Formats: sequence, structure tokens, C-alpha cells
Amino acid sequence: MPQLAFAHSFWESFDVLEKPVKSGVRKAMKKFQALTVAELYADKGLHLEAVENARDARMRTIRINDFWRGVVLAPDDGSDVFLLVNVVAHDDAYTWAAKRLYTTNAVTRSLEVRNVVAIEQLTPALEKAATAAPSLLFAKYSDTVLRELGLDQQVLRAVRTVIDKPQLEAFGTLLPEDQFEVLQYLAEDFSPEAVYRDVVAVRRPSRTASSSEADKSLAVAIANTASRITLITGPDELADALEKPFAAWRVFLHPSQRRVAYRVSYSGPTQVTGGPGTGKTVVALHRVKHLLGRAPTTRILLTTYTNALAATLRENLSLLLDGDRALLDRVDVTTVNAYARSVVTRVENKAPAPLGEREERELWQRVVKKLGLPWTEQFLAQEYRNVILAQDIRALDVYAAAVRRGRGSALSRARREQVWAAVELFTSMLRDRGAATHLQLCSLAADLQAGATPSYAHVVVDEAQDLHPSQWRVLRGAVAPGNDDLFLTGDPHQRIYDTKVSLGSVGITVKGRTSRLRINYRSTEEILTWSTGLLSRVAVEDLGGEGNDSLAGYRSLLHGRRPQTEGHGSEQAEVSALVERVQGWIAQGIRPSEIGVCARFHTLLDKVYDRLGAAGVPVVRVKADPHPDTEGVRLASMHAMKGLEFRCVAVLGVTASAVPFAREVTPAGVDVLQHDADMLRERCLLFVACTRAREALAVSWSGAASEFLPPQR
Ligand SMILES: Nc1ncnc2c1ncn2[C@@H]1O[C@H](COP(=O)(O)OP(=O)(O)OP(=O)(O)O)[C@@H](O)[C@H]1O
Repeated sequence: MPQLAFAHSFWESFDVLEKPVKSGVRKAMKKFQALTVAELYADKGLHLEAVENARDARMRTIRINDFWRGVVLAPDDGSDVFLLVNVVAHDDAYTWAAKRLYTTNAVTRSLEVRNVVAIEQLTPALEKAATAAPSLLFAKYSDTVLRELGLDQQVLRAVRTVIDKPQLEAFGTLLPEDQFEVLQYLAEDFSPEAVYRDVVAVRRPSRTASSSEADKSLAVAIANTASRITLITGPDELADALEKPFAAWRVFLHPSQRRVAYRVSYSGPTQVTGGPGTGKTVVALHRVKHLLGRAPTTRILLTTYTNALAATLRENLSLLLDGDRALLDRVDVTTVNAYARSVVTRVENKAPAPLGEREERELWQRVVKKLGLPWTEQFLAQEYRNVILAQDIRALDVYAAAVRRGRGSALSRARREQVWAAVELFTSMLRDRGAATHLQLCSLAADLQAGATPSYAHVVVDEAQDLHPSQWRVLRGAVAPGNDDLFLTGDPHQRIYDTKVSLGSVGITVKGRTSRLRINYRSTEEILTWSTGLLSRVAVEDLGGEGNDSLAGYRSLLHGRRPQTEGHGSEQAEVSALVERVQGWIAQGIRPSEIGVCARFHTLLDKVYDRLGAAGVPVVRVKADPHPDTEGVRLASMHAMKGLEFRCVAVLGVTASAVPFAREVTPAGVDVLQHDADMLRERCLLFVACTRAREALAVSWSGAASEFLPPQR
């Protein structure tokens, strides 16, 4: 009986197939486990046939259904492993297969694939362009050095034309995998010796396997390619492999990601930034894996912003650690607020009830009224949060002398006394209710932790950009200062809550230990360019509060349609168009759960919910924490889109009166700095919503469009 193996390139195409196509693949695969080679070739339903004009004579296609073909590499050397490499729409399958050539890497002995036709076509033109280039990316490495790392003649010639990293990444999908990876590491300035040790030698079959080294069969090359090919030995294994979600990041990190995640040790807090979709969360997960491996009993706190994101982190960590309970039990995955609450409960046996946003606003309104103050509730709430809690001010005298960073309105001593009285009234009203805001709870937890032995050896923080100083204080107290204490990942361009923080002031100094990720693995370049355009004319403060951050060099390797923007005469018309769009996506084969629809307000989402439901489209709200397998278009507020991703995203209601939301923006006349900060936050919120899209983004409004959108022609 022949054996069956799957290339990872296959999983990437399989993951996005519709259910009936997937079941067609399963059916075809079962034949490979049930029939002999001769029977496979004779099978009428399978249509195992050669590809005309193929550059690799071993290329075959199989029939999945009328529309889809599987591409298979068939052994021609007497060995018996068939490699399923891709599932492609019928017409494209033959062209795709004809251009590919599989070869065995001279050094690693792994099977690699290249788009041989594209490389041949591109190289002469690139060689011409390279003669005029001021410098070439790999000029400092001799042919001998590159050959010793596994580069063959064709790749060597192509590589001599590469000018910079973006060009290398663009070339990447054409090049054989092991050779491309070597080049990526060299481009990140790893020495050839380090690349040989860490990338090449680890793949090389061991000397003791000399019999297989001499054996040049396809089966041996496949066995040598464990990092990219899954060999299936039984029916259970087949079912298991076809059920499990595949994520390339579990296997391959880009060198710039690996360098950060697997650095042996950092001498203190470390910060990783990068635009949306650059793999910050992935890097945080790999860092946890690395830290777990460094000592057998240490405990790690892994935090993020919302419960939903914490649940996803937990799931992905389990996948990364292969479900190893002993390791998983050493990691607490939670939100900072939940962690703070657990500290308070542990020490005091109970914790105040958390106060919701709306209740907090109402309470401030009552304070304003009761004391007859000249400010809005928003002004007071921000003063309390951004000045008093942020600086951990506990006494009027300290407040009276405080520098009110980020606030643009002067407050005299008499005015500050009034604010202080308001804060005292607010906190006493809360105490009477047995309640506290989340930030007060964090502040309390930080106090309670002081002097106690920290619970964790390491704290890893994802979505770090929105944490408030009180939250940083509680995290600072969760781990003793020292090597590998804190590992932070975040993107200042995705700051959607009102926080300004100087990390230094809360005892977290990342100087000399910062890195940036630049390649986006989520969205197409078209979506990225459009979305970053939303922030093109604004300055964004960096994570630590010490300067500005930039998205320079931020790019994607994927391409697709440009985002669609559309204005409507009424909200009703906008929702109708949305229903049609969603139906269109589903008709194209997108599963409802791969579609995200978001808006600034829940009122609009309620209408969408009803209309999609009435049209027979399954729909669920993200805030109901649906299981990933639950069918249904995901509906979420823009805030709740943080950290999520979907193949298709519709951002609705990007209307002048809603984005920015006037109630959330301090009038410039009241406080100009706060006004600017509020406007930036609203703009970033739209940016976050749009950058959740992998393949398709649609942005719509009714009436006048939001001022954040590019002018409509
Ligand atoms: N090296 C990689 N290879 C393949 N896919 C990757 C890689 N790194 C990340 N990804 C994928 O890219 C997507 C974005 O990754 P991730 O969520 O970690 O980015 P992020 O920087 O945390 O994004 P955001 O800031 O927008 O929340 C995910 O689908 C992830 O699986």
C-alpha cells in the first residue's frame, strides 16, 4: 500500500476550503490508504494523471470534485510515498503544478519546492536592474559560503540580484524553502556560522543515518523534511491531521520573530512593537514556551486585554505546547484586571464589585451636580484617571503641585481643591456601594502586593499599548525586577483607550531592549496601505512615553482586492447593502464565522443582527464569547475587534456623526491637548477595526462620511 504525506503548503489551502470540498479531499485521501499504486492509477473517480509540460515529471493531479483538483507529487523511483502539495481550482491547478520543481537540498537533504518558471523569467531583468543598484543585500557573502549553506546554482544567481529585504521577501514565495530561510537569517545579520548551526545543521540528517543519506529516493527526502511535511501512517492519524487547525507560526517563525522570542535571556524588561498582524501575539506565545523550557518549576503570568483574547491565547498556547498539561499548568493566562482582582481576593478574602463604564459616568454626573462643579463628568473622570490615578496621587498637596501631563487646561490651586473634593466624594460613594473601578482595584492590588514575595518568575504582556499606569504597577509587583522579568508586546497605533504612560515612572525600563516587527502576516498589502493611510498625518506616542512611534517599513507579502468604500443615503440602505455583501461573501465560499462585522455603536449592530437573521444568515455576537466552531457571522463593536481577525471584515456606520463620537471627544475649547488625544484615539479605533481583515475589507457610511476617511471622489 502506498503512504501519504502532506506538505504544509497544502494545509494553508485546505484551511480555507468549504466543507464539501474538504470532505472530497478526505474521500480522495482515504483511497491512498486503501488502494495499491496500480489501483490508484486505475481508479476512475480519482483521475490520478500526469500534468502536461510539467517541469517536474512527478507532478500529478487528482480530482476532488468538478471544480477542485489536488496536486500530488508521485514517486518515480520505486519508493511509495505520495505527497499532497496543494488543492487548487480546476483551471489553475495545471498551470500551478506545471511551474513547480521539487528538489533535494544539497546540505539539509530536505525536499524543497520552487517556482522554477518564475525564477527563470525574473532573474535576467533583475540582474539588469541590480547593476545600477547602489548595494546588494548579499554582496558580502561569497558563493562558497552560500553554497555551504545549501544554495544551489539557480538560487545563487537569483540572489545576486536582491537589493533589500522587501525584495527578498517578495521573492520568497518562489524560492526553495530551506534556501529562502537561510537567506532570511543572513538578511537579519545572523552570521553564516550561526545560520549553519541554528538553521542548517539542525535539519541535516544525522551521520548515523548513513544508509538513508545514500538513498536519494523521494521517500527519504520526504522523511528528511519533518518541519514542512507530515507523513501519515494510519487512518486515525489522517482523520486527526485533517481536523486540527493548521497555523504556520507553530512551525516557522520569521527570523526577526525568532530572534526576539528565543533569545536566551534579557537583562530586564523587554518590549516588542510592530503594526497590526506582525505576529506580536505569536511572539509572546513563543516567548512563554522558551521561558517554560528554561527552568522546570517557574510560573509565568501571561496577560492580555480582554477575556475573549485571554481565551484565544490559552487555546493557542495549548496548541504550541502540544497540550502538555505539566507546562500549561505553570502559566496563568488572564487579563490584568482579573489578575488584580485575584490578588485582592487572596489577601482580603473579598474584593469590591467592579463598576461598569456607564455606572461610572452616572456617578461622576451625580458628583458634578451635588457639588455644583463647572466641569462635565467626562472632564472629571479623565482628570481622575489620567492625572490622579496615573500618578498614584494620594493627597491634595501632592495633587496641587502635580504636573498634569497630557492635560491642556490650567487648574489653579482653588480649582484643584474642588477637583479633589469631587474625587473624595466619588470614592466615598463607591465605598458605600462596596464597589470600585477596575483601575482602583489595580491600585489596591499593587499596594497589597508591595513587600510580598512575587508570585511569578516572568510576566508576558500582550496588547500592552492600552494599559494604564495602575495596571502596570500591579504587573510590576507580580515579578521581582531582574533578568527576563517582563516581556511586553504592543502597538501604539492601536491605542484605543485613554492612556498615557511613562513606563520608566512605573519602574519598567526597556531601554536597549526594544525590537520591532515589520512584516504583516494577516492582511493584504492593499488593506494595509489603505488602513495605514488613516493614520498618515498623525503623530503617535511610543509605548513607553518617550518619543513617537512609526510604521516605517511596515509591509505585507499578500495581495488582493483594494478595500471597498461606499456611502449610502440612509442607515437602512447601508444595512441592506451589508446584508447583500455578506451573502455575496458566503456565496464565494467564505464561512459565516470567517466574516466580522463591526460598528461604533451597538444600536447599529442590533439592526444588523436582526436583518442578517431575517435573511437567514447565521449571526452571533462576539461579546457572547462564541466557541470558534460556532457557525455565524461575528458582530462586534469596534472596541471588541481588538486582537481579532477575519477573512472578510465590514466596518459599518463610519459616518461623520459617529466616528469620531462627539460625546467621547473633549471640546478643544475645554482642553486642547485632551481634545487631540481623544481624536487620535477615535482615529486609532477605526484603524484597529480595519486592520482585522485578512482578505477583504468593506467600509461604509450613511449621509456624510467620517472625517477620518480619505476624501471621496
Ligand atoms: N511567522 C508566521 N508565519 C505565518 N503566519 C504568521 C506568522 N506570524 C504571525 N502569523 C499570523 O499572522 C496573524 C497575525 O498574528 P498576530 O495576531 O500574532 O499579530 P499581532 O501583531 O499580535 O496583531 P494585532 O496587533 O493586530 O493584534 C495571525 O493569523 C498569525 O497566525
